[in-house]
Amino acid sequence: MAIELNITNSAPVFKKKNVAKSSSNSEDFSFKFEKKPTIKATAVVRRRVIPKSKIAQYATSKKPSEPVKLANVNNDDLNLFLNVTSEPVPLQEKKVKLTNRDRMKKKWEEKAQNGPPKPKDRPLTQKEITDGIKEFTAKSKPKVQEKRKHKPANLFIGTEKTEIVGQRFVRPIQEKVFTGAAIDSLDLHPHCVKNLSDLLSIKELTTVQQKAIPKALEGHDILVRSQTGSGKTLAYALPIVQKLQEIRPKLTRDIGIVALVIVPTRELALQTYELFVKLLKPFTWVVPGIITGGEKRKAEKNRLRKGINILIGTPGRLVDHLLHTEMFKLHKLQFLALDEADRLLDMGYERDVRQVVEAIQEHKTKENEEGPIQRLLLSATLTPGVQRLAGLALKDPLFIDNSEEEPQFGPSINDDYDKAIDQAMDQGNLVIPENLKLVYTLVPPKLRLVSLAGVLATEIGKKKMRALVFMSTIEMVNFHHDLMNEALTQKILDEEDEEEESDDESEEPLLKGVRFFKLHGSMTQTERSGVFKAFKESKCGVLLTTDVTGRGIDFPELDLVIQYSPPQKIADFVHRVGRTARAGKSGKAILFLGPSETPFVRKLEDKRIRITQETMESYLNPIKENDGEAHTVQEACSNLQYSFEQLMDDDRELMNKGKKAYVSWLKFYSTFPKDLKPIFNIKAAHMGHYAKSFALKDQPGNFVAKHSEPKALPPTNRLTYTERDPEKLKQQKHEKKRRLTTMVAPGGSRMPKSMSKKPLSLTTSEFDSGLPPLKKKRKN
Ligand SMILES: Nc1ncnc2c1ncn2[C@@H]1O[C@H](COP(=O)(O)OP(=O)(O)OP(=O)(O)O)[C@@H](O)[C@H]1O
Repeated sequence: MAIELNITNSAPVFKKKNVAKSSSNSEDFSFKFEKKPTIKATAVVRRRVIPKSKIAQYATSKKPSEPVKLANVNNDDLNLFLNVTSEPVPLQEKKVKLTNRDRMKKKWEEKAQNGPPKPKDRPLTQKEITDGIKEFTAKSKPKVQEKRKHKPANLFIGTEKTEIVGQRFVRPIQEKVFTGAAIDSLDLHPHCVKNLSDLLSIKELTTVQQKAIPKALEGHDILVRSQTGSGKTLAYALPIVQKLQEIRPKLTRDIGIVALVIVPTRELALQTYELFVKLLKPFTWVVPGIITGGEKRKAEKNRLRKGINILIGTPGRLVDHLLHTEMFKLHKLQFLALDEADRLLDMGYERDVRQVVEAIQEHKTKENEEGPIQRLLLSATLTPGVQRLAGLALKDPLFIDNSEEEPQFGPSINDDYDKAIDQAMDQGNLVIPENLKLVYTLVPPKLRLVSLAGVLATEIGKKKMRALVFMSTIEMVNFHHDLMNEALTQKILDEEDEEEESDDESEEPLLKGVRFFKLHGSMTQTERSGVFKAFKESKCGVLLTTDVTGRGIDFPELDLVIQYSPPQKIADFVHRVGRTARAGKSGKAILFLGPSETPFVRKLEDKRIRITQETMESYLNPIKENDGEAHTVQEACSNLQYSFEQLMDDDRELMNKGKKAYVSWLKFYSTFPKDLKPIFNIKAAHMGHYAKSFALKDQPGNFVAKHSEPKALPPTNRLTYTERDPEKLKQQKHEKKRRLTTMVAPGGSRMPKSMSKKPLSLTTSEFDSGLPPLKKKRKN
């Protein structure tokens, strides 16, 4: 924030000796004017507007001739006052003698400029203060047009023309969400049925629940594949709850863990834990618990010591406790559920899951526990990895596929497991919910940023709804969050401001009333949980996020998903769009593609995903409507782009964030897997045009090297490539080293080095165990 005080007919004389420091965060200083000055204040507000209370405090200057005293001013505000644009008058100028004629002339000039002189020696009236504040506040929110120093260049010059691509005939794979069967048609405890109805308003079974729950209650191991939002969580949680509450004598805490649920992310773990808490309401003697990292090891140990019967956790932290927590025993385990199985693999957890599975058997053998373990594995997409994981974790499983492709596949629930899996894999079952409208829009790189603003304004600006925007890197999320918050929304500084409605239409921000949130793996667990909750509760919000929320997360009533960065795998596309249109509800998902990336649409169609085109132009109208001066949409978009760039010019921090985001995007864009590389081809991308989409005017060559530190890591096919901040990397390296020295192979020997190496595509900072590294033991 800076305020420029333009003093036109007088100049301040600073009294240096009066400048005194009163305390560390408040300073007093004084200056006086030779005569009554005319001060024009222009505020350039970046981070916040000065609270009105503070302005009122400044405005209590009594007499123009008296030194203006600024008490209790913090450093920011002091800087602001020192930003006086006029030069102090050299002291000797004071001695220049004025003739009477000069004096008279000056007096008349002053009178003409300032109107009749105000009576001397009187404090400002309340009205004068209020008027002053009004004028000051109005100037502190300059209109975009006022800020423009010259006419912005036409953003559309040099952009490729977007074409209408046309659509291929696609017959999507269908999956019915609901069957019409009532919950009480299952063999569940009546309290459980009532609880589902009372707490979750669930009365009817989804198809996957109807197929899977009876088989799970019979005790089978099952592999379930069913579309996003079809209720897979209850498909494994209900049988577990039902069976555990049946145990007699009743379960107690000291029995320890009888059911273990492994999920890939902390958010999903928390969501699953909350569901179990609700399901166990009538069965209070069964205790659920969660360990996910992001919390101190000691607190988790204490919880484990107290006793947990159903434990939900992320693999990294589970393995950590397996290795270092004595009371983490799995010999009483009866159920093992692996949710979002393919994501577990994507994130490099195969080795961790394998370790847990092997440890269960070891613990049982050691304690002479014979009881069987029932394993349940669930995923919305079936990949070779899932098949591998199923082979590792399941015994004689049933494959439950929810699609309606039975004539080609054989029965959905089958005994000929391998054949059915192979068929399903050949078909590449990627199912999109029936009520989900999929669209893509072709946007030239230069226009990406304004188009994102346009899409948000079109889709949620006027309605009250919530949207999720997927970006490829943490840096992109951070930058866009700050930029959009600053440029497109109403800055809410204090409660008064929130209540006050601007009477000047042209000052309305493009996304008035919309709140921006961000969520990624470099945020602390407390921040993540806070944002997660606040976004879920918000009425009109946009959550900018990485793939950390791409799978399993259930945002109730989410209306829109925008993929601003393309997914690096088609399965990820399916999971991302599946955050909306859940449990039979409707939703929309928009994919941003560059004109040269159009072949990706064909890739989706090859997988029987039907997606239609919407032109970029159809999203840009609100930008023109919001711009009081532009005559055309192109002009309005150019103005908006210009205002983004101005904001960057005025705010160095934001500029740096933009450059970092651009560099992170470069890394992401150069790491697409082989099959998609020809489509998302870094060599064909126009670097300068992409830089524009980060509101950068500079040539990328001028800043890429500087912002590429630390040195880029070797390319991987991971989705969240730059989710590696140097600090966390260091910690991970440390952690890995420690693990390797403590890891012991089943036979008792040290694990061979080659075995303990993780593939490059694995382990990202946001998905680690979250634990601080163990302290090294001192050598004696
Ligand atoms: N029988 C039901 N009736 C109504 N709503 C249900 C039913 N079962 C589950 N739901 C709701 O549907 C939503 C999605 O459920 P869930 O998260 O289990 O889906 P999922 O299949 O695991 O999705 P994903 O693959 O994305 O993880 C949740 O809000 C859940 O409460």
